[in-house]
Amino acid sequence: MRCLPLIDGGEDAQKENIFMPPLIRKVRFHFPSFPYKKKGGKGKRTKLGLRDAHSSDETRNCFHLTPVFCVVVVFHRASRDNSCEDVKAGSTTVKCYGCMDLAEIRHRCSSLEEYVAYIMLVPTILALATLISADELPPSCNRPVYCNSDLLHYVQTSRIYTDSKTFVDLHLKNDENKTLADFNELLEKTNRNPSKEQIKNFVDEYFQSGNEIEVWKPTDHNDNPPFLAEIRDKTLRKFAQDINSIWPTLGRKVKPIVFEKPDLYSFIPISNGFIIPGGRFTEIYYWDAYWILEGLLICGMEDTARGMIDNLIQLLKKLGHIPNGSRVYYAQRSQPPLLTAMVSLYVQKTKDLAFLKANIEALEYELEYWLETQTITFEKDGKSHTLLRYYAPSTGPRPESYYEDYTLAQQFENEERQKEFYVDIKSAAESGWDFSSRWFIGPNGENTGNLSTIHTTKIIPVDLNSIFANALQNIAYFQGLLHHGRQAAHWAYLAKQWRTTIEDVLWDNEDGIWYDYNVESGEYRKYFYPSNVAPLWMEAVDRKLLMERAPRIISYLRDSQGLDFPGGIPSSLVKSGEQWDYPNAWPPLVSVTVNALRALGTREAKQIAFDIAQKWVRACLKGFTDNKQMFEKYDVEQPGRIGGGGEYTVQAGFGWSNGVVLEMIKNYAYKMTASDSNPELSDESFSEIELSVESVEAN
Ligand SMILES: OC[C@H]1O[C@H](O[C@H]2O[C@H](CO)[C@@H](O)[C@H](O)[C@H]2O)[C@H](O)[C@@H](O)[C@@H]1O
Repeated sequence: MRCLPLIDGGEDAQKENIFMPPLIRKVRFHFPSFPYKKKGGKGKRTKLGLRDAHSSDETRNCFHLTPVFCVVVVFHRASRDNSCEDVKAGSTTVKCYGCMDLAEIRHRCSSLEEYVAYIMLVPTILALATLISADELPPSCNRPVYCNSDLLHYVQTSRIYTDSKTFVDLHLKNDENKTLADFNELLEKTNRNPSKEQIKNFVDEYFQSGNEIEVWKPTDHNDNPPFLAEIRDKTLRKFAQDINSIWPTLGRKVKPIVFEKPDLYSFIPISNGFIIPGGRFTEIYYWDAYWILEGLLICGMEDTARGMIDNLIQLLKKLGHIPNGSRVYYAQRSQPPLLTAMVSLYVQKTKDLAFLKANIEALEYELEYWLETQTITFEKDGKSHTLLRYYAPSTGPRPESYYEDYTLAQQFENEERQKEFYVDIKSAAESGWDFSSRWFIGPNGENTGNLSTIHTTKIIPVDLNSIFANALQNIAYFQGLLHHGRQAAHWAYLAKQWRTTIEDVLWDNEDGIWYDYNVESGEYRKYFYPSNVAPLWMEAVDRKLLMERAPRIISYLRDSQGLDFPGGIPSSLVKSGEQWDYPNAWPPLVSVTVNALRALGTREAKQIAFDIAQKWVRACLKGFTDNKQMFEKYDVEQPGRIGGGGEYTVQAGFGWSNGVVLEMIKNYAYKMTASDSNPELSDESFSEIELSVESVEAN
């Protein structure tokens, strides 16, 4: 359920506004330094140790409102992962209309009686809410077997599986309550000390693997998509064709049994076929979907692309936000909010305005979610600013990496610090960069620590805010396309505000680049990360500024040493052993760098972009030739060598790797080659295309 943000005019205006149709009622966000000091609650100032910053929970406009609204908010938080299912009140089931605010509920209720019946639930909610101590965070999901139980703890710490994700991907053979009760019996019988073998026997008896998804061949897959004909270099044409042929091996569909008995599964059912990343990642992943979608659209798989977006929107409607992936244990965190960017890619390619019209409210809804839950307001240069950060508050270790998080947390002296660590770990997972020195803050602010110094929630990330600025701008544009002038103006205003704040807070005029910002120390994080150029990639910078800044940005990149490696662009220059650090190069980050430079648009920037792209495609081709597989990450030190580090073994497949290679081959179809001495270059039929494209680029 979504709280109603404050509208100018205070509480009375707020009440009147309840009955406005949702498309007319539009959130007008204020970014005040609201002096609300709530005792306890997630993100409270003392807990995070922030001096001048306060979290969106404190600034959240709902707290200006009547207690009823506050209760609604608390209820929303307490059941964030399951708030959209129908609510049972005694013997009556009251329809909950997919995490909506009161205005939307009123709008959808068929009668005033139905609305009143719904609202009558509030006292029950109030009672529930008071039971939830302000200091308590929700569990990772509301399914104890998967997120919060002795069973989970004992199984995961017994290490009966080497990969912690294996257990939480199993499905139950029996009802969850019976499973938990029977496990408690085992605990009692064994004096709470069951042997590894007893635990293994229990899991074998009560759980099963598989049976939730099946291989799905996308109906729009074409072995020979037209774009292949544009590729000048024969080896690259063959490479692109091979990659296109991987899509069907990564296609999956949820089996009907999961829809019938969702309580037995950790998989959250989605109705369309989808492309998985690959390997151990057999779900749909939020940010992976962006680069997968790019690849699908290049291969002409528009129906599959639309199905992927629709699946994400189904998850959004079910949970109130898009989870990290389609598993219950990912429910309390999201990933970089690229949904509107995906819709933009899809609509540009297909001109499918009907799809846009049908989903525009959902897109707005997602942005409101981020605004309501992830903003942080802080002072910089005597001015108050509000931006987004990654923030995934819930209790305990990540269920899919329970052993890893739990073991690390034991080093902390007290429970408070452990709780904080778990939130920072999950917030890093929300960023997609799990894990990286990007989130480490050592005693002197440095990024050279390890996971025990992770403080994700204190860092304002350049990429997140650029993605968000772009999303705001996209929605404004979409609303314009749909002739909703008022909404378009509203989102355009916010977009402008976001871009200005990115300028004020994240642009470092001294170094001529954007940096993440540490809100606690009030300092830039002056380290090389490909995310530093994300404002260019996401077109979150005014064109005029770009031209002015281009030479400095290029100098920064050249001097950074980030461009100096034969196998791609490293995630960082810090060798931390974590997978989003040196020497790993991740396809999405290489794509961000290339597209940032393309957007910068000078001849020099475009040349560097091409060089990086060609180097990358050649590296992936080498890896593919050697291993007959594509991998999630590679090693910058040696082209095509598979990446490593982190907490699980490198995975093959691989959704975004395929998407990024296709994007690059397609963008440079006329001039990229598989090697410097490529005889295919003499292919006469392409000389005309090359000349015309080059002259367009030069201008
Ligand atoms: O199981 C550990 C972590 O695995 C995922 O993260 C990695 O794979 C994802 C899928 O390709 C990708 O989106 C993410 O950027 C990778 O770091 C998962 O997303 C994490 O939440 C999880 O803890």
